[in-house]
Amino acid sequence: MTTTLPDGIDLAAATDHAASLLAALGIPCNSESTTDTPRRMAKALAELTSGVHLDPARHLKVTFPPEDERPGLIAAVHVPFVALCEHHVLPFPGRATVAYLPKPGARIVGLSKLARLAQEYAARPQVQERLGRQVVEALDSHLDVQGAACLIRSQHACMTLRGARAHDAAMVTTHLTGLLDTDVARRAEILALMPSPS
Ligand SMILES: Nc1nc2c(ncn2[C@@H]2O[C@H](COP(=O)(O)OP(=O)(O)OP(=O)(O)O)[C@@H](O)[C@H]2O)c(=O)[nH]1
Ligand SMILES: [Zn+2]
Repeated sequence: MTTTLPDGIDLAAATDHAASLLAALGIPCNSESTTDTPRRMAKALAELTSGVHLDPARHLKVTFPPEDERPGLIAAVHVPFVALCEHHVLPFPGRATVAYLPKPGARIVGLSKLARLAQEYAARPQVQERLGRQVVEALDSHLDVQGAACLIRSQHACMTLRGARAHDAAMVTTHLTGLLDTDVARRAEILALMPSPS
């Protein structure tokens, strides 16, 4: 399957560097099935970091009038994402809850945009804390909200598959703003939506 890579990516140079990295690690790439491995590796990394070249908040530009004057909490729960840990360049796949509480009468966005927002911020070299913060900052600054939230549960390969080898350990982070942070009932409502272990 062909993948369109963003402008500004030099796949040929990335392929050469991937070949050098594998060679320096003593990993041969001279069999029929591995000769193309450096190019595949470069392409896969480019795909997993494609969000570097995008502005995820653009997904919040198309808005609709609400059905109800006070729609209450709107949330996309269990949104799957894959990010690359910026320390080790290893994946941390996970699930996110992306939510906002519109002001009365405020315009809202399509549900899929909440998923796209999180997935595109994830498609960068990341740390989980920054990912959650970027999502809530985008919601806060582009929508008319009383509060925003991003709850993330993720398993970091750098901690589960190597290093500490804490196999089933997960990282859980919460980013809450406005009433979702300060109002006791709203806070309980949103925290109940933390993604559960898959
Ligand atoms: N807070 C936070 N830490 C992360 C995240 N991703 C990776 N890390 C941690 O970043 C740290 C990097 O620490 P270093 O000591 O430089 O790396 P290291 O020698 O490979 O450490 P070990 O993983 O303990 O073997 C590790 O503790 C990782 O678990 C993240 O999203 N958030
Ligand atoms: Zn890491």
